[in-house]
Amino acid sequence: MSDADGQLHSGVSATVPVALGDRSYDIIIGRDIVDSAGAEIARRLPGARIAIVTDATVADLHLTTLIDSLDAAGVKHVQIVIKPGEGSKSFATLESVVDSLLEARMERSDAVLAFGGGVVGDLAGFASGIVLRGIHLIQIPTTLLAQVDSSVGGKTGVNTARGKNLVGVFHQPDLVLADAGILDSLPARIFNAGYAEVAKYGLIRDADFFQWLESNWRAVAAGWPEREKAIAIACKGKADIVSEDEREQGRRALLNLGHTFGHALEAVTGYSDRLLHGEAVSIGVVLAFEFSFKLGLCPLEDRRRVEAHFTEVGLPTRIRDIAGDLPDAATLMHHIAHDKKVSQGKLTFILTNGIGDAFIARDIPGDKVEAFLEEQLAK
Ligand SMILES: NC(=O)c1ccc[n+]([C@@H]2O[C@H](COP(=O)([O-])OP(=O)(O)OC[C@H]3O[C@@H](n4cnc5c(N)ncnc54)[C@H](O)[C@@H]3O)[C@@H](O)[C@H]2O)c1
Ligand SMILES: O=C(O)C(=O)C[C@@H](O)[C@H](O)[C@H](O)COP(=O)(O)O
Ligand SMILES: [Zn+2]
Repeated sequence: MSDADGQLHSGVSATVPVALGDRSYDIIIGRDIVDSAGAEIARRLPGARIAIVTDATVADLHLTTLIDSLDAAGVKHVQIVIKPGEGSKSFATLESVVDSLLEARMERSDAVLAFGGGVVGDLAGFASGIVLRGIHLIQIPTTLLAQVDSSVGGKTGVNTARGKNLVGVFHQPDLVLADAGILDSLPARIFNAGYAEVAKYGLIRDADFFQWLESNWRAVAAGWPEREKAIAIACKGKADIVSEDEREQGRRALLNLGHTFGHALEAVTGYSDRLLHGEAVSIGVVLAFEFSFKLGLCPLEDRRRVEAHFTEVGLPTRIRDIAGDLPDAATLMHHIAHDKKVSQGKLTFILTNGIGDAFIARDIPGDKVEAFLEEQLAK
């Protein structure tokens, strides 16, 4: 990171700014970033106490490194450890985290440090946005998904029985530290789930990036320098969109490519290990390409390329890839009707004219979507 002269240490490979006026912040990407996080935090938030929120798996693997770094920099801290998994993105865990923050007597000048995947980031981010009506937030994402997506942009929240992320606040972090090396301890399934969100940026508006991923995904997975490059490109893609449309009044909805179908699939599989968010996105993206193809919008060749790439990487691409029974199309439609992009009762979908050319389609007829889902469920 930076020393007193503002010189970057060798572990940093890229700094991506998120331009949001007085709420602007940096995403610092590199290696061994957790080891020097304490000094960076002390420099940016002098005197702040830190409440680390993490899950039990990340705590076992990496918490000592973070704590050593905070101690070395003289940063005072407490820790709150939650149960791993999507089930923790709940009102019950939120209440317990908020209570722990109050018990620790956190002040407005203090910070929550979300140290984990997207579950920890969304939950701890929400808690930091509502405790004392908002305290500082630092994101140290430890999954690929969290490094390229959930730690950036300020969407926080929890799931409810009625739908995914239906309760939350926009609350931007002060700093994001993405340590590419920490991803080495991820099981392949979880790494891959995050990869779907990486590829999403190429599919939305950067065909060259998708093409680069088709040739370089193995190096990204192996942890070669291509990994930092992919993280930086994805973060830059998200930062640009968030800077333009922080609260999803328009263009930010593009980041929801694959999510309208994906969130419904997560709901009907009970927000569980049966289907990880990134896996739901992978299937949802392929469905969005298929649906766009059927509407005469997207060339067959592009639809095939997307499915072939996700399959090669090891991601599920079809509804039939989900283990166990699924409900009918009408039940999936019921969840789709709760999507946050529904406006005046009309469905909004992110469709595509091809790789790198996604667009927001308003007023998609529900019966067309339901017929499409019936066909997909029958396959
Ligand atoms: N806020 C946003 O903009 C946004 C964007 C995308 C996704 N999300 C949300 O993110 C969540 C999914 O995040 P996720 O895929 O990171 O899941 P996750 O947070 O559940 O992490 C997946 C698993 O990996 C483990 N883990 C984390 N880091 C590890 C490491 N370095 N080594 C070994 N194990 C590690 C965790 O303990 C957990 O069991 C979903 O709830 C999704 O809705 C939010
Ligand atoms: O940051 C965004 O905007 C996104 O849509 C990113 C998505 O990958 C992410 O899953 C997000 O949490 C979905 O948001 P939601 O508003 O559809 O719940
Ligand atoms: Zn997502």
